[in-house]
Parts: sequence; structure tokens; C-alpha cells
Amino acid sequence: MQKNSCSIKGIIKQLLQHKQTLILGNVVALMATLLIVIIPLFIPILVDELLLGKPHGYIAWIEANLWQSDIKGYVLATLILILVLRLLSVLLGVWQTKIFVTISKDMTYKLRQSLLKHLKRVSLKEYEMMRVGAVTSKLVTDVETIDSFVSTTISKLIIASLTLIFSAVVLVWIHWQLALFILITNPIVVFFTAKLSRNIGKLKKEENRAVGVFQDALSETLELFHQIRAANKENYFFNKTEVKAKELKDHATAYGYKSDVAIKYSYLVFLGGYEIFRAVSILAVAYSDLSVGLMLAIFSYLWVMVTPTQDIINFQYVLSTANAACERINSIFELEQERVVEEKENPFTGSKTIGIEVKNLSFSYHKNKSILKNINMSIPAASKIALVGASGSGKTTLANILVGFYPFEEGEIIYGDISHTKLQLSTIRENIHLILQHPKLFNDTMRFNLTLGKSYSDEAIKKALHIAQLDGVLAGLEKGLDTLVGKDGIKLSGGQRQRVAIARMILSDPRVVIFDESTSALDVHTEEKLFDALQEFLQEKTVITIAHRLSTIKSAEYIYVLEDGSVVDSGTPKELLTKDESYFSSMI
Ligand SMILES: Nc1ncnc2c1ncn2[C@@H]1O[C@H](COP(=O)(O)OP(=O)(O)OP(=O)(O)O)[C@@H](O)[C@H]1O
Repeated sequence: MQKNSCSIKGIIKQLLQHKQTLILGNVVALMATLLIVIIPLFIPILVDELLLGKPHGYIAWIEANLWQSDIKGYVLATLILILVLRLLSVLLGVWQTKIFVTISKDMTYKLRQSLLKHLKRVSLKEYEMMRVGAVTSKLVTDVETIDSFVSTTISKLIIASLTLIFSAVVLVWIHWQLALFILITNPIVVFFTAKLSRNIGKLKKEENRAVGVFQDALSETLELFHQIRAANKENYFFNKTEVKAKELKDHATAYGYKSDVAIKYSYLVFLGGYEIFRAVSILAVAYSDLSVGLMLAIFSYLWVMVTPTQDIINFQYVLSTANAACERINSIFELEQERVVEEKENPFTGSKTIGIEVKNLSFSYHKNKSILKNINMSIPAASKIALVGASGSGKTTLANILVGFYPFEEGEIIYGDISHTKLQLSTIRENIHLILQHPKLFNDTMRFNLTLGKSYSDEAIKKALHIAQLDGVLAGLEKGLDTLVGKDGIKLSGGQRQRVAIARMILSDPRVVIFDESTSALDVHTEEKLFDALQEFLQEKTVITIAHRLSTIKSAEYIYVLEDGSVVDSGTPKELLTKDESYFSSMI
């Protein structure tokens, strides 16, 4: 699979995929420019032929072939013609902008799309260490920097170059020595400003990084606002965010004024050349046969050349900022993704449930710190297993591995009769449902939190709520299933949130269910009623229950005891109860 990445070469390659539209846009832009560029050619006619009586032959040709008039008539006609040319040029300019904006926005959309595609499959290990604000800023600010590079490249670079070439040709035609002078000074300006532009690129990179750091601090503060308030730590966290805002201000100020200084400096170099050129032109009128009208035309061409020259100078800056943005964007593309395997068989299809064999499984989150050590477990299909052990012994880690959240290198898990190496992690998660102790809810309706966007009948939803002991809760919601549950389900109690997660599981009807302290917030009475109601639903499913409370695992047929990442004991509840030293015995 080809790895996605952001590079200037890649952007150009992608641009070329829009070849036809690009050509159309450039033809339109060229026509718009030509209409403007020919305007200075009217100056010699007006000044030399009409005012100074120095014929170039144009008026004579017009009189012979088109129309005869006095000075007023010719001036008025020229004025109208120039205004029409300008109007046409503006209209073509609007069309050109529409074409180029469509291309550049399409390209930046595609870049965001491929970043989101990459993030969608990012490994959980990477996600856990990810600074969300920094990722957001890359998707917004850095992609915008690329957008401005693309729009500058496609809309300005070619036209600027063509305008300069066209003006150069006309200048050579008018006075080749003066033209040569301009053609030599332009590259010198670009040369003197190249190094500056690289430094500006670095400043832009710093500014975008500071945006990320600020966004990160802000989102974390707002995310944990409730806990911050509970700890009375608003000052600490908001001051920390303010410091990041100040850093952002410093970087943005540095980039803002230094990039402006660089552009102005480059422009100054250009204007210096321009002033010298003007002096030389006046000397050329004094000491050669260059007419005043042609000299004024040359000056006009110089002005015509100002914007394209500036565009080319700016292009260097935009190019180096785009390079810096690409570097930051690539750090997202470099995030490790979940493995993809070619799945030939699916053990879950056609079976009501499956058994799971864990063989010699070892796992660590970070090198040198082993969390699970050589775990062996046999979980027959439709069995009811419990996993107990002291806090930190690795129960949740094992549950996360069973549902395919973390890849592991040592050992094997056999689902049905298929090894984990031959299964897509998404297939495993589709069929094995892990219910967490602290389920996350979306700031959306109760219905959405139960269905997660899939369509179920109201009847099915209500049945799931009934099993999850939520009838009373639903009746108390002002808009029933369409009631908003608030940020992270704040309007619901901890136990209600746990039951919403269980109702969500019931609706998704998985083959295997893992309860990880999923009823810890319920009182023993409600928990008992819940498991009674769940009995029929779970009957034909493999169920693994992790709990610290005996009441939660009382119907387990077989128990595994975990200690410091190893299975230290296992057996039926009866067998374990006979052992005085067993962790299970201590739960009673
Ligand atoms: N995402 C993670 N990254 C790094 N280390 C982790 C991560 N999750 C857990 N750990 C570590 O792994 C060990 C086992 O944690 P785990 O949550 O699996 O234990 P547990 O038995 O479920 O504990 P509890 O009963 O308190 O929920 C702990 O030492 C913990 O610090």
C-alpha cells in the first residue's frame, strides 16, 4: 500500500490531475492579463502622435482604414476602448478566480480527507499519546497554509511569468538595451530574497506549532472543566492556557512582521532597480531616439511588471511555508495504523457465538515493562467466565486485547478456530462487545447514544432499555428518546450511563460480551435485576465478566485469577472456594 505523505512534488503531481481545468483557467487568466497588458501601448499614440506631433503611423492607419476625427474624438474613443478592456479583464478575472478556487479547495479537501482516513485507522497506542489540539491545528491551520500555496501557484505563478515574458518582449521591441537592463535586475532581486524566504518558512512553522500547543491546552482545559472546577484549579489551568496564548502571540507577531519586512525588503530592492531604470530611461530619451511617449509606455510596463514580480517573490515565501506545513502534516501520516490483513474466513459468520483460546500471550505498553505474562486461557463457546484480580493486575488490558484494541507480538488468540493474525481487528470488534466501567456518551440524544447512527425500531430500542433497567429513566426524560444527554452524558447518573452502554450492547447483538466493571456503579439490588433480565439475552453468548464484587460474578461457571499480569489460579467457583489462599476466596 502506498504511504500517504505531503510534499510539494506530490501537490504538483496532484495539480496536474486537473490538467484540463488548469489549462482553461490559465487561458482565461492569460486573456484577462493580455487585455490589461496592451493598454500601455495606447500611450505613444496619445502622447507622441496626438500631443507632440511625432507620428508612429498608427493615426495615419486609423484615418485611412477606420475613421477620421479630431484630438477630442480620438481621446474619447481611446478612453472608452480602455474602459471596455478593463471591464472585460475584470469579468475574465472573476471567471478565472472561480476556476482556481474550485481546484485549490478540492485539493485541500482531498488532503483533509486522506488525513482523516489515516486517523480513522490510527492505532490505539498512538491515539492515547496524541495531543488532540495539535492534531486539530494541523488539519486546520497547516492545511490552510497548503491551500494558500496551491492557490498562489496555480493562479499567480504561470500568469506572473507570462506577464513578465510578454512585457519583456514588448520592452525589447521598444528599446532592447533598456529591456536587457530589466531582465538582468529581476533575477538579482529573486536571488537576494531567497534566503530570507527560507527563514520565513521556519517562522511560519513555529507559528503553526504554537497554534497547535494553544489549541491543545485549551481543549484539555475545556474537556476537563468539570474536574478543574471541582478541584478549584481554574486559575492554574486557565493561566497555563493563557501562557500558551501569549507564546502564540509572540510567534504570530514574529511571523507577521518579519514576513512583512522580508516582503517589503524584497519590494524595496525591486523599487531601487526601478528608480535606477527610470533615470536611465530619461537619459535614453535625452541621448537616443527614444520618444517621450515610448518612455511613458516603458514606465507603464514597469508598473505592469510590479505585481507579477511581487507574486514571484511572494511565491518563494509561500513555497517555504508550504514545505514547513507539509513537514507538520506528515507527522500525522507517520502515526502508526492498525494492521490490515486479508481476511479469508470469518469465525463469527453463521455461528451464534464462538469460543476463545488464549495461548502464551504476553504484552507490554512500553518496552521493558511487561504487563501481561504468558497468559493461557480457554473460554468455550457460550461459557460464562469471570476474570478477577487485584487492581492493576492487567484485567482491563487483557479485555482490550481480546477485542483487538492493542496489537501484541508474543502469543496467539484463536477466535473460534481462526488465529488473530488472520482476522481484521474491526471484525473482532464488530462481534465482541466490550462494555467499559466509564462508558463515554456523545453530547447528543438518548436515541443516538443507543444506536450510534444505526437505524433500529423504537420497539427494539425500548426492549433494550427495558432489559437494561432503564424504563423508569426513559419515562422521566422530557423528550423521551430525543432528549439530549449533555456533554459526556452529564444529565445521567454514573449507573444510568453504565446501563445506557449495556442497552447499546443489547441493540448491537454481539456474539461475545465482555463486562469490565460495567455495573460497578449500580446498587446490588438493581444489578441483580439487570443480570436476571439479561439472562435470556446472554444465554447463547460467550460472556467474560471482570469485577471486584462477588455479586457481579456469582453466576460464573469458571474463574481466572490474575496477579501482576499472570494467571495464578483458575477453576470453578467451587474449586476455588476450597483454596483458602485464593483471591476469589478473599472476595467473599
Ligand atoms: N494505556 C496504557 N498505557 C500504559 N500503561 C497502561 C495503560 N493502561 C494500563 N496500563 C498499566 O497496565 C497495568 C494494568 O492495568 P489494567 O488497567 O489492565 O489493570 P486492572 O487489573 O484492570 O486494574 P483495575 O482493577 O484497577 O481496573 C497497570 O500497571 C497500568 O498502569
